[in-house]
Amino acid sequence: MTDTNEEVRYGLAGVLADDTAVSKVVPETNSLTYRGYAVQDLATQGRFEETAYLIWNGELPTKTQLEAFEAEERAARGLSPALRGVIERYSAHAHPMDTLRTSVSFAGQEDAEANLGSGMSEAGFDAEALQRLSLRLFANIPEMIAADYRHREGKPAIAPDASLPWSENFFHMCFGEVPAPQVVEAFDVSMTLYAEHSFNASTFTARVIASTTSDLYSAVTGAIGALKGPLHGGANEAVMDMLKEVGSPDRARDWMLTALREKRKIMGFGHRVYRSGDSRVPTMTDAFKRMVDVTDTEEARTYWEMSRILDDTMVSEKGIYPNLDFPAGPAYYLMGFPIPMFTPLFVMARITGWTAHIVEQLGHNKLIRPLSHYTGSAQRAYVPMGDRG
Ligand SMILES: CC(=O)SCCNC(=O)CCNC(=O)[C@H](O)C(C)(C)COP(=O)(O)OP(=O)(O)OC[C@H]1O[C@@H](n2cnc3c(N)ncnc32)[C@H](O)[C@@H]1OP(=O)(O)O
Ligand SMILES: O=C([O-])CC(=O)C(=O)O
Repeated sequence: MTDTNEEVRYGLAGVLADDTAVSKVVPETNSLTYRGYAVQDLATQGRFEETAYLIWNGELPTKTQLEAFEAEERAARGLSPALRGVIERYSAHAHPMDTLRTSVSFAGQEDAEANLGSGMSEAGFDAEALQRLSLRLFANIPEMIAADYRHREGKPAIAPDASLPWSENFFHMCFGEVPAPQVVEAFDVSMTLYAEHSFNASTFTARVIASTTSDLYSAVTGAIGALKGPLHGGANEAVMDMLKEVGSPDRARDWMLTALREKRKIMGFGHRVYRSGDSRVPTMTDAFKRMVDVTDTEEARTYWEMSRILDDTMVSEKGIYPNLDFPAGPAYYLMGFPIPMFTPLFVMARITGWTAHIVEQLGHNKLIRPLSHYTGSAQRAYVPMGDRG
């Protein structure tokens, strides 16, 4: 049967598509765990590198394991001269998610091991090879984003610094300096919170591509395309655009009431799985508040106050709660990143979750191919060209 008359679950809402041991979202208790650990504990008590190790290996690293992992990540940094040249030729009007998608795809065709671990290689599934590819992307996506940012700014790229940890190195490659520890810490918190979220649209995209036993770079390139949309990762940019449109705290409540009356989608609110609040929001809101305090400007306080009023109004009027993108957008703005760069920052973190899911998918693969409910014309006779009116 290619088509079915069974009930269609639009958007696959509520459909259980596969098993996973990577993370667990429990909407009833607003909880999220990575490999069994509460995301709030990981975000506030450890560095993002520990979370990356955990997501990929299933266990928290010992001190020695973490040191070895960090050394491997630092050794894997550095784009090829060819890719650096490609980034310098990107068009100035391209969205940074489009250029990042291209950079990842370009890196894939350069990587001699790109097809290892997939159905394209004779050896077939190879978790270790997939892990090497994942680490390469984790180590190099930050430079792809930073070099593209500097190119847009008309500034020369800054090479990675192997003496710096992952987040610090990213700031260094973007701005030529490492900001105050509180800023790096808030960024690191956002990375852990963004790292993984079960079968969200971009992860599911990666799994669909992997399920054909295609290669890891193809799956990640597709996932970047899925994350870009404002209903998913692109919402963190849209939230900041919204705050700018609102303009001031005294306009915030009326702005929201008008937008709701006009049936506008309010960016940074709502979630397919969480119905009474996103588990990650309180931790990210604290990080946003710390950014407001560190920045200590009138503008920063304005964004904070507006966000409080928009949140209260949306919850009281519609009972719809903010999602992670709501506090993350303005926090990134206060860190000095331009708005179109926010979703690429999400990619920097989510590369860990995506690749863990690709390995999991390929490890017990079943081609993902659902059915559809056909609503087109009934079968009819072919009409030769000369007989068509
Ligand atoms: C990291 C992430 O990817 S988190 C998600 C980021 N995306 C956003 O912030 C974009 C804004 N939010 C949305 O568009 C949605 O809430 C989604 C796409 C996230 C979830 O969508 P769904 O699960 O399909 O919920 P759906 O769109 O059916 O919403 C149910 C009801 O709530 C309303 N609703 C949900 N979210 C919003 C919103 N942000 N603004 C206004 N109304 C909303 C819908 O209009 C709908 O109302 P109706 O029943 O009267 O038609
Ligand atoms: O789970 C989802 O649908 C979206 C989300 O919050 C994420 O990917 O972090």
